[in-house]
Amino acid sequence: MSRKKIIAGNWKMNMTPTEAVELVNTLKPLVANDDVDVVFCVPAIDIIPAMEAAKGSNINIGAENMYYEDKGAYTGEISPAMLKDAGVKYVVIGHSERREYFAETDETVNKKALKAFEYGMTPIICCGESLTQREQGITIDWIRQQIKIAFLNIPAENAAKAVIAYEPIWAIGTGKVATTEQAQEVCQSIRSCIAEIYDEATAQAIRIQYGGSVSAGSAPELFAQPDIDGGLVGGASLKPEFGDIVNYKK
Ligand SMILES: O=C[C@H](O)COP(=O)(O)O
Repeated sequence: MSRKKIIAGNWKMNMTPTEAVELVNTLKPLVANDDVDVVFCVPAIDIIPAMEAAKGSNINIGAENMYYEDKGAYTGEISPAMLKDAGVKYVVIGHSERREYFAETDETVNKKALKAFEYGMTPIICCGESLTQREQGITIDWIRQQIKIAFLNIPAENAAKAVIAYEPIWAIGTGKVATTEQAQEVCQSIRSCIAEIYDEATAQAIRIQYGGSVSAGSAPELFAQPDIDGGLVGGASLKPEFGDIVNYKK
């Protein structure tokens, strides 16, 4: 089955609203490629100006996080309804930085993923092992557990539309990209896990990204792997290099 690639930038805590507009305007012509779904996941305050700046282009503006309740006394949080009303279609859930610095767990990831689907948005569900876990030889077990909990109570028709981002924590922002074999091995095991939870059709439909120091140099080989359907890109998504990553085939 051929799946459309999805290449998403995760801006993290970078870019003021003014800078966001400038960056979207700079990248707009560089990321034009209708063969790929292009998503810029931006800080909440940048969503509306970035959306305006991206009008008429192939860029989808996404969010980096959201809360799992509909509304209420949760000072500082962003609700799914707020994102939906702003026109957001993709939301990153459970990035390792959210897990490390903001106490997110597999359970909150599951709650957020369920909520994203309830509001018609596509979650980009992150998973990944630490260097210690890789050295202990428990990478696949760890990732399978993260996936099984993230997808609890999510029906197959929604799971098929989800995006999973495999991001080894040791490869994030370190310049140490996983080898193509390491990335493919884990992405393949994620697809097998989805097949076990659901069925082969769901496993073949779901899109799995690799993330962790993706660059214009590493993208072509990574994205040519049978179970890697694109990337979640941090640092390089803030630069014109992102255009080369999106156009990795040219
Ligand atoms: O969400 C993106 C990842 O954390 C990867 O970041 P990076 O490309 O800067 O390593």
